[in-house]
Amino acid sequence: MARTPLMAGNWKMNTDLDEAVALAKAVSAEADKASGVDVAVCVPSPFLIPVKEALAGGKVGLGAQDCHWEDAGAFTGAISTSMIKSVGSDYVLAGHSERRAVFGDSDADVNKKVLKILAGGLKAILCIGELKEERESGETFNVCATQLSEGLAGVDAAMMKDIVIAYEPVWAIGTGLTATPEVAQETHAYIRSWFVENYSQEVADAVVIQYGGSVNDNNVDDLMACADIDGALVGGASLKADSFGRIVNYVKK
Ligand SMILES: O=C[C@H](O)COP(=O)(O)O
Repeated sequence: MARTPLMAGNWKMNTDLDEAVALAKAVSAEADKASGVDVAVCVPSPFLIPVKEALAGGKVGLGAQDCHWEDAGAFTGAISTSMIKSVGSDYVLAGHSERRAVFGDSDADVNKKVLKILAGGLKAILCIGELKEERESGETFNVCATQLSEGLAGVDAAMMKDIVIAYEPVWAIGTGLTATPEVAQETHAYIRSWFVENYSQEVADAVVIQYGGSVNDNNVDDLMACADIDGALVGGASLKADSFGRIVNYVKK
């Protein structure tokens, strides 16, 4: 089944207002040159509205980097899915490894966020991936299976159309240590097989599974040549319009 790849930039806690608007405009221009690929940027919360305005008329989707699972209330610093939706966003990241490691997001927390994102009419990009020591001890598939089963609890097959999976080996994030295409493909194939077992062949064939971890303009073509890699979640290289533009306009092999 043909899946449309998703190239998503995760700007993390970077850019100021002027930089965010300029980068969004540049990404939009790059995306206009691309075909057969979806593009999105997940931006710092204060810049959701100006970036939305900068993207107007183009085809780049807008995403937030996190959300709370409650609608409203005494949760200082948090933002709700209704807020995110109300400013015209399409996506929300859930379970990014930095949220898990720095802010203590558990799989149960991630699951509550995923369910809230879907209930709010948004698409969830569920991030999963193993630590270096977990890979070294042969736990990669088990870690991914646990993060999938717990993160997707209560998500039925019909809801899967609004889920994107981002496989990001934690040891490859921001380190320059990209997984080789072979290593990435092996885990992506495992993840797709997990969906066959736990959902259906139809769901497995349709689900977009991005790779993330030091994706750049030099390695994107080889990664995208892998059968089960359906795009990328890009950190550092998404902050440079020329690099992210090259990623969006990857060369199909
Ligand atoms: O969300 C993006 C990932 O954390 C990858 O970041 P990176 O491309 O800087 O390694």
